[in-house]
Amino acid sequence: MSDSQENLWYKDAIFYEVPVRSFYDSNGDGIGDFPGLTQKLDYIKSLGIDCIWLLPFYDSPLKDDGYDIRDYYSILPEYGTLKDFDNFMIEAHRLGIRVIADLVLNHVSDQIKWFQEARKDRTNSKRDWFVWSDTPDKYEGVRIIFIDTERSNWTLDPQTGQYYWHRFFSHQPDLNYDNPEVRDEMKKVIRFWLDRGLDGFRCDAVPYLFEREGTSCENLPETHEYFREIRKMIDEEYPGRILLAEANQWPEDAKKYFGNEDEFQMNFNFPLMPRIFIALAKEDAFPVENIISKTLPVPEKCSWGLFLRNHDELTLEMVSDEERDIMYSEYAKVPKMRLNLGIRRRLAPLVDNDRYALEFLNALIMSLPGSPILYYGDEINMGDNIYLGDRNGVRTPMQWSYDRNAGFSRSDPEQLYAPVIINSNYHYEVNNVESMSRLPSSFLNWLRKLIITRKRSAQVFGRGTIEFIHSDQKEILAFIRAYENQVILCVYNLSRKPSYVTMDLRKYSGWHVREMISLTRFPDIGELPYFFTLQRNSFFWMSLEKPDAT
Ligand SMILES: OC[C@H]1O[C@H](O[C@H]2O[C@H](CO)[C@@H](O)[C@H](O)[C@H]2O)[C@H](O)[C@@H](O)[C@@H]1O
Ligand SMILES: [Ca+2]
Repeated sequence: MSDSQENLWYKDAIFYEVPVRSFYDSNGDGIGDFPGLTQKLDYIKSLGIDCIWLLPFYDSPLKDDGYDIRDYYSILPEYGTLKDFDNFMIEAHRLGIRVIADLVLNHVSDQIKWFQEARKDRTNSKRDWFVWSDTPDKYEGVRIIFIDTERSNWTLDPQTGQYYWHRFFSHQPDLNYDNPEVRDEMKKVIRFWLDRGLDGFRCDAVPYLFEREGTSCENLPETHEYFREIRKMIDEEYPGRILLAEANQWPEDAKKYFGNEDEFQMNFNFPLMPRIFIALAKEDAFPVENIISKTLPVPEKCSWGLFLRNHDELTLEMVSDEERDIMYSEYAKVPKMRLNLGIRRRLAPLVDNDRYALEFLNALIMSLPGSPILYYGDEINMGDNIYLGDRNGVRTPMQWSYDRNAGFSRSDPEQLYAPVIINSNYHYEVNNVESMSRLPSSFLNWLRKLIITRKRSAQVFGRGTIEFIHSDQKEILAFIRAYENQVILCVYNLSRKPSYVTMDLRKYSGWHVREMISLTRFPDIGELPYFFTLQRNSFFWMSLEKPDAT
């Protein structure tokens, strides 16, 4: 493979999101760590993962689970040392697994020495690293993101009598990107970690870097310009490393972060994610088809990150009121399940642990255009704990076995950073890697099979075109993926009841049809409409093979 082809690795990759804290505790203190994660790399490899996304592991007071960074150049001591990190990187790369890490550019912890300096007095040399105002009226009308905890984007610093700007928690002051020293410091941070071998970054909260009066202070041209600078630096100094944007925005704004192939290579498909759940709730393919049309095309070397859940609440900021109502009434029947404008639940509980729905949803994100990103524990249908505060209920210890603490740690159960899941429907004694690996019919083994199947055709799914096939059945979502000489037909039944569909596939008349997971041969396509019956919430991936092709 040529260098430029190899540098497009992310387009064919499957990603796995991992918090070091939650994965495996190697020293029995109740907290996951880098040596623990290193020990579990074989498992990640066995899932078929190409790239790990690490949540923030930097020194932090952990008031926002590490998204409040106190020192960008060191590792939180509980997680290990820089040497442990280096060792983890070596082992991951030895297994052929790439690693990207969270990069929090927009804001810092109020405990970082930069802010401690800045708030000493108004003339301090670090003062201008942050955004200050004499009144809380500046940038009026800019939305508040953490609406359950914050009343304003400004907080008064009593010592210096000015307000500082923060888009998230009040303990997370925003950096001032109008200051060139800040822009340079963040480039230094990027180089520091890329020099240690990281394959790129998941860039947190990218829309918010710059502020301008009279705007929403989101997606400003200056913000795009800064990311173009960073991209240029990476392309020149670290070719093949990637930037993945977390830009939770409406489709037209989200798409802009790909730039002209000169900003982010990847971008989470936030517009798609809630609409998948809406389509499932309404038993209607339209929300998915409609949003896919709105988010495509993307530049050739770019890719959407396709996900169902992550470490945050399932955010509903960028949907209509009607769509949000559907989501709340279907998926958050109890008030405690809600947080800010979202739903703080894991994937399996969202769909009542329905195996059909779980297979359906995972297959869908593996077959739409982009690169799938799985959240740790969702492969074993982990439950959640809505009685833990903030988003902690979806961040509980990984469940490895039916031993004490789900095999996550040898500590006393009381010492764990969070309790393991013992709800009877999701108990770790059943939902754990060891038990589910041993059971041939488990969801975990099914997912492994699906991933193997996807990897056999990674380029079609990751890079291919998509063409929707319409039918009279609103519950049927069908599309053709094609890349070079490979053609795949995907058919999904969104209904909770069995359904059927007939399709005009005359364009492929004479072609063979093979179900891709079992390799079962179906009748060849002819001149008559092609007919499928589908079980409730089920799907087919069909390889369409030209008769004379090898
Ligand atoms: O560092 C602050 C937060 O940054 C990310 O936040 C994103 O998640 C929010 C929901 O929790 C979402 O509403 C917002 O648009 C995003 O930028 C990060 O993923 C969070 O964990 C973190 O608290
Ligand atoms: Ca530990």
